[in-house]
Amino acid sequence: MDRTITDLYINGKAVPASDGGRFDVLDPATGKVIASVADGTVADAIAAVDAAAAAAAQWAATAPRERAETLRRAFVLMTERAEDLARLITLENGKSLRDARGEMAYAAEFFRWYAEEAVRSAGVVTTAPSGQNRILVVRQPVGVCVLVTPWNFPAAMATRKIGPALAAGCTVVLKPASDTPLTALALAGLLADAGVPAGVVNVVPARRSGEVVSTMLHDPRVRKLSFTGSTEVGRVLLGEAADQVINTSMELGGNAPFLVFADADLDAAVDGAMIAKMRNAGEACTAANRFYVETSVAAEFSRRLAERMSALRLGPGSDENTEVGPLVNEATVSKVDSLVREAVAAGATALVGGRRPSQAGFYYEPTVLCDVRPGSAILHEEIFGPVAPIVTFDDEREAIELANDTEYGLVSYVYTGDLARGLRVSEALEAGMVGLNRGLVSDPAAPFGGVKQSGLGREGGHEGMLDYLESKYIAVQW
Ligand SMILES: O=CCCCC(=O)O
Repeated sequence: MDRTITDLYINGKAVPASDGGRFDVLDPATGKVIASVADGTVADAIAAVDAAAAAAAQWAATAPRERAETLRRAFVLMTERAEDLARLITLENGKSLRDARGEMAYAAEFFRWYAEEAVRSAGVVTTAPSGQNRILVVRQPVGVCVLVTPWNFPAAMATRKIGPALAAGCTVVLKPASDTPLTALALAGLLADAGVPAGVVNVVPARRSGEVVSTMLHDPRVRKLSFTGSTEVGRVLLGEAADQVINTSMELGGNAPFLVFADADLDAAVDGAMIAKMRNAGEACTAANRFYVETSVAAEFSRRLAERMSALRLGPGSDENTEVGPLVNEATVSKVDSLVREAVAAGATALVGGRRPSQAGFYYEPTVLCDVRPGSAILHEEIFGPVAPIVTFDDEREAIELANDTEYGLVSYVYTGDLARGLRVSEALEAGMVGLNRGLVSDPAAPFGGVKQSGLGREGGHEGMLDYLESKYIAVQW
């Protein structure tokens, strides 16, 4: 990339904030300022909605094949620019280049998948049961969408929303996390290069995100909110969206259990645990948050996991040898640290890690805790860091009870050598997604989302585009 774009992106142009305000973005590896970004205001949010609303009719009327080909070009450009974009992600988010490259492949794939889906928004024609008329159902774009994305996957969470929105014929205003606005702004430029018309994609980074998003959700031209972030913020946004009865897709917090039965292949379970826990250094809503291991194999599983965790190389994300980068900011690393301290004070033992290293930056050592006490906050709150707490169980019923003992229901992981048990347990788990003998569920071709307080709606797969389409029923007499 020639330069880091530091302005807002509205109606196809980089523009400063209406009041000239800017905010700093920090390098998580050093805590130093790396960029100064235009700080979007309420007036900017309205200007972005103006642009999205003005572009809406024409984009909705663009032939599906043309929308598909535009997304396909975006996929090709993302693939060509993947290395530069991965470095930008590492710069602002801190994650290792390996994780950033993995994210880029994942992120680009949403454009390819939705390029393929754009031409498949089929409706329904059927005869009414009375035989008197036909029932015709057509799919139409929801309209202007507000997309609010988190800092942990600055590219993939944007493409997971922009891809289906554009495929469906919607226009969007994206509000990226203020820790990581640079990747989103770079994506806006890339989409313009791919041929996305002005106004179809607008990006408004803002420190005062509450006011900015609230303004958009109270603008009658906005018809959808798609949010990825914490359940706490999601509840507030759901309340705001309720004022105008806006369509919502909410991908909220998780507290993923990782179950290991005694009949599991332990090597595979440890491999899966490393992915489920350490992808993105644990900064993922899908991260395994609690490990429940059948008592007879718990010591061996813990020993092997601790061995693998202690071998991980912690360092600046930009170093090619780094396997675990710093966490995104001071608040995140201090929360991880206090959850670990509290668990240890209550009786848990750190088999490895358990502290912040002395170097500058937001680092936390890969950590395995055993003998974690049942009431510990670390088993109930999202850790969002490289810490694996282990608890034992004695039978299948207890494992399911422990796993479901949470208000969250995003993803669960199960390792067993018995397929019948695996399917039985998968069905009993209160989760929108299950990794059965697999530590990674995220896939652009699959419906991603949670039950309970982990969210509403699905992103990815065929269902992901339906979230951006309204079904219109036409009763036809002939
Ligand atoms: O934190 C949650 C973002 C989604 C992660 C994923 O898609 O795997």
